[in-house]
Amino acid sequence: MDTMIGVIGGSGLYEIDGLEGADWVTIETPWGDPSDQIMTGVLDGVKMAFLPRHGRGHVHSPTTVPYRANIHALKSLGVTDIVSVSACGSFREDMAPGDFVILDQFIDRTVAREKSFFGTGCVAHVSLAHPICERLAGACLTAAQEAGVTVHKGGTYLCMEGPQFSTLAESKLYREVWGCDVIGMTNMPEAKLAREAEIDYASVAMITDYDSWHPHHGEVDISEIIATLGANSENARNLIAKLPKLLGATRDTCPHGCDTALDFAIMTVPEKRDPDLVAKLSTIAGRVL
Ligand SMILES: CSC[C@H]1O[C@H](OP(=O)(O)O)[C@H](O)[C@@H]1O
Ligand SMILES: Nc1ncnc2[nH]cnc12
Repeated sequence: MDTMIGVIGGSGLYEIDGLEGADWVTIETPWGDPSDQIMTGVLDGVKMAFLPRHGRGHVHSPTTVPYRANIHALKSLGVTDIVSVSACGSFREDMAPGDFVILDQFIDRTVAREKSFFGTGCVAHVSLAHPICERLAGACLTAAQEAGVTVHKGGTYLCMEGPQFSTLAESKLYREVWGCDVIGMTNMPEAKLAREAEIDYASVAMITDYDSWHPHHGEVDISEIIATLGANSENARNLIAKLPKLLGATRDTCPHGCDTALDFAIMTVPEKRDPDLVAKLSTIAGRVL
């Protein structure tokens, strides 16, 4: 099968360069419009798609990012592997602003988002014990090392609803009691939806700040984040440029089952399925419906 790498760019990363035949394409989905047009092209012989999560000009808040439309749009283009890039606060002294963390776990504290393509009339339950594709995360780690970035392997991302930053009590809870490593506002439900869409997903956290817990750094503010975003996004671009050679133009089925997640997931018996929902699901779940 052909590889197609989908990059979802977070705060500070609204476009990438160097794609051959670069073209911004408009995709319509049954879940509404994606955050923006998607840039498609080829890098080192590998098909690529780039979507700015908040839209060019940073239009969508973490709550109003159209997560389902975004994942559907990438799936409809043939994306097999999603690399998410996100600005994050750090809960660890040794994960400093400017460092990257290749995530391996999430805690979802969001409360105001649509989190599934499925629902009444077609119920499905996918496994999410390991939300990150190990193979893809490994490629991101190598790409970051090759790009000369200080990178940490593994980390748990607390996804908060936002848009306000955490209170000091929340920051301490997530760090001291829950043992989280980084905090952001967008990787959930993105990772859940990618799993439902059977797309391998990995996430690169670009540290911008120490949230609010650090006794010597005071509370997080947006000017501190923006000051770090420029250098981070340059490093992210360099990381992305290394990925096609590491992943290759063709791929095998994911050995950990990321791209066969729907094999036994659908619970609703065929005769009870809602035909309208089944039609909406054809791009995401047509393989098993
Ligand atoms: C710019 S600070 C808060 C904002 O940045 C992160 O966005 P993303 O994950 O898309 O890089 C964070 O989640 C918030 O949305
Ligand atoms: N401290 C923080 N909390 C939530 N999202 C963030 N994005 C960047 N820094 C953040």
